[in-house]
Amino acid sequence: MASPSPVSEWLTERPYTATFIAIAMLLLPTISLLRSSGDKTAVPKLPSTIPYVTNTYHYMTNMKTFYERSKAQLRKTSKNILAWNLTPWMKVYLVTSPGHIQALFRPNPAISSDKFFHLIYENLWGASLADREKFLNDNSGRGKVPLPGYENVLPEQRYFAGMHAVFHDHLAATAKSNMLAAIYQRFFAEELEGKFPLGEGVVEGVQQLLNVHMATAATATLAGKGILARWPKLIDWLWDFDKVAASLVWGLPRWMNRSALETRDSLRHACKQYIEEELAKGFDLEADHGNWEPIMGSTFQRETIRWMKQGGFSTEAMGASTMVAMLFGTNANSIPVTVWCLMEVIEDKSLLEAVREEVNTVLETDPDTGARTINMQKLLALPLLQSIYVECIRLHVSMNVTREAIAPVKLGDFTLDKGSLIQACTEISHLDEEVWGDENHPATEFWAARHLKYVDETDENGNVKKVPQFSMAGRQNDWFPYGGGISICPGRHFAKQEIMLTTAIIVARFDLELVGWVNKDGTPSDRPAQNDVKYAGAASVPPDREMRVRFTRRW
Ligand code: HEM
Repeated sequence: MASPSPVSEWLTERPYTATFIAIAMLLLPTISLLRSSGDKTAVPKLPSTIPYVTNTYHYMTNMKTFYERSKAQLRKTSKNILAWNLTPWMKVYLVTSPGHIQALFRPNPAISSDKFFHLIYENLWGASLADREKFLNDNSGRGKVPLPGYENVLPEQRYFAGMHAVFHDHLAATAKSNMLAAIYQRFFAEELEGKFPLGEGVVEGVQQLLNVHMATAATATLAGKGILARWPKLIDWLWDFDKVAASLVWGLPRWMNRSALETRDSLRHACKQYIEEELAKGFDLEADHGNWEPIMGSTFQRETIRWMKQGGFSTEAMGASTMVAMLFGTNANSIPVTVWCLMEVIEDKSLLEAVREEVNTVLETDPDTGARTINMQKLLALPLLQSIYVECIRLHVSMNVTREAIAPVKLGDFTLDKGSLIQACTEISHLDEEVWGDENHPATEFWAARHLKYVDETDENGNVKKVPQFSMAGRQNDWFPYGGGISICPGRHFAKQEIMLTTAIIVARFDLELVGWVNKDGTPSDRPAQNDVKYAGAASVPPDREMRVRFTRRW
């Protein structure tokens, strides 16, 4: 999920509200003093010029500044933890060391990921109260065995566990993810063949290309081709939603965020209408449709909808929470990372050649048709491409993985208050110089070989040579772009396959010539792309510049 924040523009246009906020700013220090006098926590605090205002304002409008200030305070206190208040009633702990972060992901009845789900389900996906109540009333956890104290909850009312089982069995499971990747490979090839005539150079932006064609192939893979035919502008609507999504997370009232909510609601309406129409036409969710069919797409989508129908959810929830969440979750996260992988590879000619050489070793030709495809299992084991994938995710996923302390939580020397939020922030851990830095390659820099080590290999003639091996030894716990524990992203395997496949297919099938960098309005840029800071904290961060490339399809 990703989007720029509209709050500062919004305040300038609304002088009365701005005045109200100014008065609140004057009053809140007094409340703060009253509250802090009773606060015995030893956790260092993130200072706030205006208590309860400055940090919240930065968090909601300028996450980059919030991170910079947090990093400076973490360095000063050397405690790997900070406390601050999102509202006078809501404390947030920001935790950094691998020990703290892994403790968040271990099973612990005092820690829950439900609150963040409720927040997103209501505000981002716009689910109705009747649909939300099913989850709100279920505190029995996502595991097969209910959490202590909830052993008597009826199996059909264990909504979190039911959802988790569908996600696990039909998306996260290796066989299902491999199947999705194979379908995606076919559809993405169709997209490229439709767009690029063989042997003819076509100049196109990398981001533009993937935003249209990777999104179309991934959407068709997961949700079927029917919805793309029914709503030919669906992909544009998804990207419109991407621009406003982060401003929706905290649930500002409609009068404060009208146009963002309208953008969300049109997308929800389109998905809901499609599902209603297809069910009314008689689509049988109980029938065996195989791994993929055009109307409802993958077993992942069909089984999720079937589970919701059995559980009494509305068709709006099926459209809103299943299709929108799934299509947005996959496209808005996997595509920006793939764009970065391609930009890095295309910009460096020797890297491009090295990746092409590597990818050529995993191409397979069908003896009957002559069609060339990529062997997925071999592709996933390529050391250089894996290193590039990890490096692009490390640098371009910016996400606060969030948990709630439903009882006091012991974390190292600290006890975190019941009712607080606990966040692990990728942008702090993934850029830690002590973990990722190299004397010639600081952690902030893209370095394709950062996750390679060279080992001796003896060939059949007994000659020993150094070969690269992918390695994250000692660093796995500092890399958590997909979250962790039982609510870890179930789409992580498919995301990795999509990202590596797309990069590999373009490198293998095209001659790629960098034409130049341009601004969003198409004018020449005097520098290459950087992270678009407006998307900091919103998961995958797209580049703020476009790379124009001459693509010449070779096969
Ligand atoms: C680079 C790509 C992606 C990134 C960085 C990403 C990241 C995340 C993160 C951080 C979470 C929360 C995990 C937690 O709380 O511990 C999450 C949840 C989720 N993701 Fe992803 N994701 C990606 C791709 C995908 C794809 C491709 C899909 C589906 C096809 C997907 C589906 C989901 C779902 C359904 C959840 C909610 C799981 C639950 O609540 O149990 N994600 N993702």
